[in-house]
Amino acid sequence: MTVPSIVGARRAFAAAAPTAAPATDVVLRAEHLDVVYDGERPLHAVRDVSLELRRGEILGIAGEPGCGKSTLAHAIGRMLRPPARLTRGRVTFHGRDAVETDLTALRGEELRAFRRNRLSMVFQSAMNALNPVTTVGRQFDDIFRAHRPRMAAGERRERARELLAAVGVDPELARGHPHELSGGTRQRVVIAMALALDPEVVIMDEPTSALDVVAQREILDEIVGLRDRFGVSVVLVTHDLTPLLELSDRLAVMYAGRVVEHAPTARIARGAAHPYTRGLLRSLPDPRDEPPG
Ligand SMILES: Nc1ncnc2c1ncn2[C@@H]1O[C@H](COP(=O)(O)OP(=O)(O)OP(=O)(O)O)[C@@H](O)[C@H]1O
Repeated sequence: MTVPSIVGARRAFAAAAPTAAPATDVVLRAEHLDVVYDGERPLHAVRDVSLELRRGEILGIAGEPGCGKSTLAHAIGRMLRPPARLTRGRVTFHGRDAVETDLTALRGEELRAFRRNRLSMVFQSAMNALNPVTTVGRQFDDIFRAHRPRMAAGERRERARELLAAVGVDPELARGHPHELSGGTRQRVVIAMALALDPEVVIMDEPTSALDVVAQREILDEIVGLRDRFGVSVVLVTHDLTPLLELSDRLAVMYAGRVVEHAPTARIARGAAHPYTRGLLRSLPDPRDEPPG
């Protein structure tokens, strides 16, 4: 299978999603989520959050460190681990096949199968997501052998090369081990792996925070292209509002566990409704300013 062209992917996506106009075609809906970290003094990290991710859009989640972005992303992807606990709310997935799934009700193998095939997550540390003792190519091969058992060896190799090329990595690097790659290239490999099984949604939690500023920007720009090519919907969590203002279609701004603003990014950029968002926007450097030094 070849990586579809942007136009091709959009057409395929339009054909595959006949049930609603794109503007209202919600793929993931979170309603009234509450997450508590259990402990001697329980911490209420996410408070009554409702959000929607529309098909083919990039939803940015922004806010200062500790406001609950990561906890929310994990709750949406059903990835919370103790002591974190979803105490209220529901996440519903509306598949391309028009089947609606209540993610909060999935358990065990059903949940694992869902996460393999429909929704994947990318975290900050690429090294944790990669096996250090296995070549990159072998890791792709393992994914396909485990989850696409009908793919022939040649097809698996070709698909891995296509995915690497799609994220801007020289396919020849598939022969190498993760430690031989730069941090930016490793994170690109992780993103390619997250796309390997054609998920409908990818949740990225600070996918570039461990990288230098140039690599961060390059990868964030790449994410827009990937959304277009793969027709995937993306939840992109970052503490840095600047790239989200350019890259995201809609923005959710969090403060102290709550989403205080959730609107199209262009509307927020024109004039935020919430004073906290206005403060965040004012604190951004003005690109017209002279660089320091
Ligand atoms: N394992 C944990 N146990 C207890 N409290 C936690 C745990 N992980 C996070 N928290 C707390 O939950 C709150 C939200 O944290 P979270 O990591 O979701 O915020 P964030 O906005 O993603 O921050 P950052 O940008 O620093 O990653 C914080 O007060 C944090 O201290």
